[in-house]
Amino acid sequence: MLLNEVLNQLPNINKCLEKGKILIIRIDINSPIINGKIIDDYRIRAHSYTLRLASDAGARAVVLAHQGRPGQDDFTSLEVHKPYIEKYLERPIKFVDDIIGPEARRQIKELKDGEILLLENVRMLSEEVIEKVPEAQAETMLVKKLAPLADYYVFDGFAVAHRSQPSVVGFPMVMPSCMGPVFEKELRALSVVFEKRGKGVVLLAGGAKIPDTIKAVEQLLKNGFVEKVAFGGLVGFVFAVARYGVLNTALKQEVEKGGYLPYVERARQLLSKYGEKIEVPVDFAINQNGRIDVDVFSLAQQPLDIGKSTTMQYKEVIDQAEVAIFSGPMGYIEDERFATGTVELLRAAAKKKLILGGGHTILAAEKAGVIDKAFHVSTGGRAFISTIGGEEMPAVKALLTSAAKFRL
Ligand SMILES: Nc1ncnc2c1ncn2[C@@H]1O[C@H](COP(=O)(O)OP(=O)(O)O)[C@@H](O)[C@H]1O
Ligand SMILES: O=C(OP(=O)(O)O)[C@H](O)COP(=O)(O)O
Repeated sequence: MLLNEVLNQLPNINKCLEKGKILIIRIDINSPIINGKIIDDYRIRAHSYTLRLASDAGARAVVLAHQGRPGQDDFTSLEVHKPYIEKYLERPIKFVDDIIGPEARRQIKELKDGEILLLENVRMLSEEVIEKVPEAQAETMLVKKLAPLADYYVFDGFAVAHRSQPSVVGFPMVMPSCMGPVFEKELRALSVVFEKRGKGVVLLAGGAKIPDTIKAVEQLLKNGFVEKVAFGGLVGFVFAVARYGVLNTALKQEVEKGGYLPYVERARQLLSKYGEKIEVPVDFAINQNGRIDVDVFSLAQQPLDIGKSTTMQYKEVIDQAEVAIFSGPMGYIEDERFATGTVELLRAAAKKKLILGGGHTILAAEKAGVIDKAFHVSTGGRAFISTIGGEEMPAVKALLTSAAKFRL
């Protein structure tokens, strides 16, 4: 279904904003975190607007969100996010270190009009990270315990719309649901990109989420929605191994370390099918008492950025384009020395119609000073490129089912 049609069929937040009603609002405030500290709060700022709408209408908001993935360094409590939300809302909110237990449920029942209750990181529930069809997610403890306490479900977490997880697709099956303003704005921006049908569109694909990125790129190339893809970041390692063979042990080790060797074969297939449309790094930067650049065949340690020659090559690709989509940084942007490739390419892309998305990509764009020059800053990274690629988002599908079932 076309995005415009989707937008026409889904109720927007105004249908759910009623004084005294309890709303479960799923947002995505997953943010770059170092040593427990949030280093970019763009997503929190964006979703604070949604929470303000609910609070101003006198609704009682129960907020569901995640941070990181279990086992990763940035998997933290959402207590860290609370002061940021309060800063943007200019009012206090409540936080409970519980999700579905008696304390969380007691606090939900005691909410007063206009109050906002942030629940603990929903991925602390093991069932949340298992993807299943919406009907199965409606049977999870999360949905069974919380849905009976609320009147409406609001889905606003565009960045997590590509996950068929309980907090995303479970609630719409059992209660009237609507889309939040961040999600709606993203869908509107996506329909503009769709109109280009790939003409003059290049994608700069980096970052650490290899499976999601490869899956999205497969779709984008298959459906002709991009003319070129230039790879960097960890996904760039996979494509470099695929293009140049496995002679280079440092690169192969990096890919192996993350368990991504099976993706080398998928990268090879893409290269053999769409070789002329795919750009792969020819050099990388490493840390040897500072940044030095080495060509791909001389690499003997972990690469931390794309090298200067690659950056030049990718700039030429951007120069030929009309629209540049940036998803995932080219290197280890948390260290200034290795943010160069990403920053330079973002600046080149900002001369075009730049669309960027993803928590770390937004952070890099802020470093590069191009946030205000972008045509669209998406709160979502892979969710954005997957949708452009033509994939139907599980969140969209679940909301459509809900709209047909509950007719708000
Ligand atoms: N060459 C590299 N070495 C180490 N880390 C890298 C490299 N390239 C990218 N990264 C890391 O990838 C992470 C961002 O990836 P990802 O979460 O996919 O991006 P986004 O949040 O923009 O979607 C950052 O922490 C960044 O440091
Ligand atoms: O940051 C996110 O996605 P992104 O890195 O593609 O922008 C979302 O919060 C989804 O997180 P996930 O990829 O751990 O499911």
